[in-house]
Amino acid sequence: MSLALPVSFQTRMQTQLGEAYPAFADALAQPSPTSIRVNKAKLALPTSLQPVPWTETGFYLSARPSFTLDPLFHGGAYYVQEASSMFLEQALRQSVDLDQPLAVLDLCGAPGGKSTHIASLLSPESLLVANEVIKPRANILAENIQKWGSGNVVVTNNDPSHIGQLTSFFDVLVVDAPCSGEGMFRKDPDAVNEWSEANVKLCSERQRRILMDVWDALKPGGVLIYSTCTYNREENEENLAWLARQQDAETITLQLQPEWGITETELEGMHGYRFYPHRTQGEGFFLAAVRKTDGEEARTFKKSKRPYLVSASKQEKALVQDWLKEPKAWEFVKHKETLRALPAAWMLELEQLYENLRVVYGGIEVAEVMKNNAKPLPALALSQYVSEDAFPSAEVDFPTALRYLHREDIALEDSANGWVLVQFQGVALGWGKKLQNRVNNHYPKEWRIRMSLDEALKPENVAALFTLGDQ
Ligand SMILES: C[S@@+](CC[C@H](N)C(=O)[O-])C[C@H]1O[C@@H](n2cnc3c(N)ncnc32)[C@H](O)[C@@H]1O
Repeated sequence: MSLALPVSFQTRMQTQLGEAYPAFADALAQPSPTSIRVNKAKLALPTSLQPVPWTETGFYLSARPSFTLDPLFHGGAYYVQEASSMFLEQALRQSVDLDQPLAVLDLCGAPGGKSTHIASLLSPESLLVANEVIKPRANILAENIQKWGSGNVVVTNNDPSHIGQLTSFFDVLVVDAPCSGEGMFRKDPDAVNEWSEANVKLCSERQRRILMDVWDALKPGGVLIYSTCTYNREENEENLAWLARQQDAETITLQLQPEWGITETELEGMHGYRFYPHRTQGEGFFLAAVRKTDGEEARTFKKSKRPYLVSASKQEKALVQDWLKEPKAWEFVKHKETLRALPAAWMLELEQLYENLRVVYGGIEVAEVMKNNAKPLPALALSQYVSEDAFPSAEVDFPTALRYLHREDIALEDSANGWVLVQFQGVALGWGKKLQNRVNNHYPKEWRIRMSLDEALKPENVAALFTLGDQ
């Protein structure tokens, strides 16, 4: 495949790369590598796949399978993510103490690659706010967060300027900024058509605005991780140098292994890390870790006299609290009929978030409660905290798992009547409710597999389908 690259993009890259330009252009004509990141809380790491070297849980696949037809993908056992962007793990590991309870914001979060990665790296005592400004994209982010199953994440749908009003709230800000997408050219040829000099300028200005809007939300001493998937200097080094001229900021130098092939760059004392496809097995990417060296001290939050979050009653709590592992770690709150578990240690901060931001999803949606009757919700089934003692589970085979995810009727012969956790290879997919002669399929309509399964499930085709569990 050869890409028709805009002439002025070629000229820019020739100037930037010099002798290395032909190797770069050749790499763009190669297929994009496929990689995944495993959810260690749900699945053992595969032993037969080539690891992505800068992360513990990333792996390359030799071909791109149909992920839609792998039940483990729907169960949140892994996320399909571009390899270079997993370098975020190094930036976090090397710039903050991940064993401490941290408040982290992922500002440009959808569809959720970095948010799910951050959620896996943080300690369970931490809080992640995964934000996305575009509403339909915020809903996709919320779906991916629910499937990943961490309980300490809140998904919001706000403009960066709203979040900036939470002065000195966060220990870490991740800004994976909207950009001109040069690094995605071979993965997404549409990005080539959208590229122009004018768009590079527009993106750079927007990134500066985003950084300014959200800067106040970072505590002094806190870390901003800034990344883009583009090569030009305007959106990368020049923005960092500009930031350091506006604010008290310095970059953190990250340790690299030479064999990773990552290029360190520097402008006005600010360091950044570049990924080029002719040097690394991944797409174009840029990242820098910036420390805020001064600013307003963090606020302490007081308990509100009229809290926005309403605690569930004792009776309501009693219905569901055994459904979660570590019930004491959670505060149960109720809004309309939905009962959710929020991390108890963060209730004062969560009160602020719910009062001031548009929260799309938070904690674990445990149950719908009506008249002393609790119905478990899909997010509980997919949560890493669902108590295996509270519900019977039924392991289903590959075709049955796909039929369940397609929202077809399935049979669960050996299960007793009542709520059953439907599992594939030990990974929960959702709820079934066993009645005398049938099983009601409670997989959410909006998450179901939409494509027809007829062809895929023909006996001669099924064996060739991919599931990560076999790797
Ligand atoms: C590079 S993508 C984020 C990808 C995501 N971090 C991941 O790893 O899956 C940038 C995101 O920024 C959002 N965005 C667009 N304009 C924005 C703005 N003005 N402020 C904040 N975010 C914006 C886009 O909707 C998009 O979801």
